[in-house]
Amino acid sequence: MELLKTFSTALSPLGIGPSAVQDTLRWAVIGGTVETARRMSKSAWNGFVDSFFLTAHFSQEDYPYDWLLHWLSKQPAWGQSREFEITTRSVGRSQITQTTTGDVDDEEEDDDDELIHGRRKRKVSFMPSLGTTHTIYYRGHWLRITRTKRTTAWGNCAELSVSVIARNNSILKKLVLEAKRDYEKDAEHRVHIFMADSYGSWRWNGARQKRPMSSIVLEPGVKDMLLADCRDFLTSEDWYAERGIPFRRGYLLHGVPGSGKTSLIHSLAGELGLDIYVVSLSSKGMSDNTLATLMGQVPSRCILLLEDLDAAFTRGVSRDANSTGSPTSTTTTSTTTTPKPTTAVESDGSTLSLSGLLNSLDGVAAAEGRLLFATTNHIERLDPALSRPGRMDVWVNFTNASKWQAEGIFKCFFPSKASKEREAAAKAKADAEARGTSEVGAKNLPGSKRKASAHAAPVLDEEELNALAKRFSEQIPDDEMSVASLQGYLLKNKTRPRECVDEVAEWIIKERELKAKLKKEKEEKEKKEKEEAEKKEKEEKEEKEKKEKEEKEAKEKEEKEAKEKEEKEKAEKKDAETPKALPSPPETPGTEKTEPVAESSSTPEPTPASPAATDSSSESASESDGNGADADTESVTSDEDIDKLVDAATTTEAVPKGSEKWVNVKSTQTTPPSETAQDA
Ligand SMILES: Nc1ncnc2c1ncn2[C@@H]1O[C@H](COP(=O)(O)OP(=O)(O)OP(=O)(O)O)[C@@H](O)[C@H]1O
Repeated sequence: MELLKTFSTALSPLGIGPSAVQDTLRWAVIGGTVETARRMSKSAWNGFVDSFFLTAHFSQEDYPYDWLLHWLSKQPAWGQSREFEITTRSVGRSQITQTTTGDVDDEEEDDDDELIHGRRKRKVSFMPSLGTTHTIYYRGHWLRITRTKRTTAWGNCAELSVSVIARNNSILKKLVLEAKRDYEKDAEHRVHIFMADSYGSWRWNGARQKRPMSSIVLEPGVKDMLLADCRDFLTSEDWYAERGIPFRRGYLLHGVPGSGKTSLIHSLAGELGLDIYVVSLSSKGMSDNTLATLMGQVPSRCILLLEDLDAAFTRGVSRDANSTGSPTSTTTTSTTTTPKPTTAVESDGSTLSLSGLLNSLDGVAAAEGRLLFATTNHIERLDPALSRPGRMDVWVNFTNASKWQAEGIFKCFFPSKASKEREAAAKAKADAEARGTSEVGAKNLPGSKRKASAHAAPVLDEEELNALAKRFSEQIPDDEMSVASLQGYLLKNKTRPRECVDEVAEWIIKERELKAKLKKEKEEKEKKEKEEAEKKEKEEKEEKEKKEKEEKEAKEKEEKEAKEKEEKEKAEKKDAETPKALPSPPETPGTEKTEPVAESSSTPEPTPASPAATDSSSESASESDGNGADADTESVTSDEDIDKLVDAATTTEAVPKGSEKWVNVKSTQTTPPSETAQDA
């Protein structure tokens, strides 16, 4: 109280009375108490939740998240959220999940397929906000569901957490299973595609509408053979196990571009209800290690697709450089190409090698039960080890369109009255099935909201369609146009079936001209590139030769200098070691041979100073010679030289006048100074 009084007195000059201060303090105390109570109750609640609730987390990166979100989208409580975000990205992994509390344009549902300025109208939806918690009653339990977001290395990742008060987790298991069943029922019309990334993970790449097998036009029997083979394989696990054969099957689809290889695989996946896992071997960062990791993660029942198999090995990786890998037969099963014994290219695992690929495909870690499909436009570039039976059991050759295929693709494009009726019956059936499921689920079923085709193609009767298709195919040359190019032409004329047939001959001429032009341009480009490459190569060669020549010259010069230096040193050394001698004079023809000094009485006797004189003469001789090497090899031939040498030899001891120069020289040469001294 005393303190309060003092405080009030201190504030009174500011016009603040004691009662105001008391009020303020009272409110501060009340506020603090309330906040403390709030915090305590919150932590108590969290403690209670932690100890009594079971909580399951579902990450956006994995399937169960989609299942649950799909299930939630059908729960009325989820739709009654009072805090939501408006999004156009409400479509889930399968593109069927409407993770919404409702669609903004529900009332305008009929306009869904309308295009505005060529773009499809975007669907706007409500979705419960992040961080909000919803309570949903499910099978006698209250579920608390919260949507959150967390940041990962790949970016933001949404998460769902479901908490429930229960003794064990069976209620959560039931929930997940129900959500899965529900989801798969609605997703059965789609094929999921997963792409390999360079980090060794599979990334979901979208879900495509199933493509009916009837839309793929291949020579009779090919589709049926493939479908039957795949079905047979998928049901023969025990048969393979009994015989100890790895439960794997490979299909090699090879042939010209645009002939339906990829389309057929997608169609088969839809028909068999399998997902597709695609690996692009030529992609950047693909290595033995990455591939091995990827193969270890492939689920047991799926289609593993290696696209453009040859492209991976244009980088020069091959077990056998001479291999052609040419098939012995086409459009056949179980070919008998035998691989040559080859040596695997060693790899440190940081690049992709053929042996690495082979190990990944049928090594220990490789998945069982998968259907391996590989496509290539250049079968001749494949190594036989890659395409041998056991790895590629079934080979199918795809060619350019035959007349039969042209007729088939024409019929696929233009509807007849009968096919329209069949379509309507199928639609009615799908709608009836959809009504059998929950109301909300029916809305999400593919096809249930589909409208009649917007383009106004005339409906032909069966007879006319057949006649047009026949006329069309007769004008198509066999094995010249790809099916993809025929499809392109038909697409351009999708509302004009009759005109399309009338104009096809003209189109073929144009196509041929275009092809010829492209071919010419390609050839010219290749020629130019070749010339440039040759020129560059020549320049590089010249440059290299020049460099080599310069290096050689420099080396020779160096060697010569070194040799000269060595010889000089040698000569100097020799001069220093050997007793100095003067070269003997040349014997001039007609000149009388001079007698040795020792035998001549007129020659003065050598004095004790002779050694000095000899030394001196040696020095002089060396000096006069210029260099040691020359001194060793050259002989003194002229009188002048001899004079010089004699002068040098007798610097201190004068040669008596009148005596022969030769005498002195001879005496120095023949009689060593020591001997001369002894004699003396
Ligand atoms: N036999 C076919 N039947 C039906 N459509 C086909 C056929 N061949 C090609 N098409 C059509 O042509 C397009 C290209 O086909 P696809 O991609 O399957 O060919 P591809 O052989 O895999 O070509 P690439 O070797 O270049 O990958 C697709 O839109 C497909 O609908």
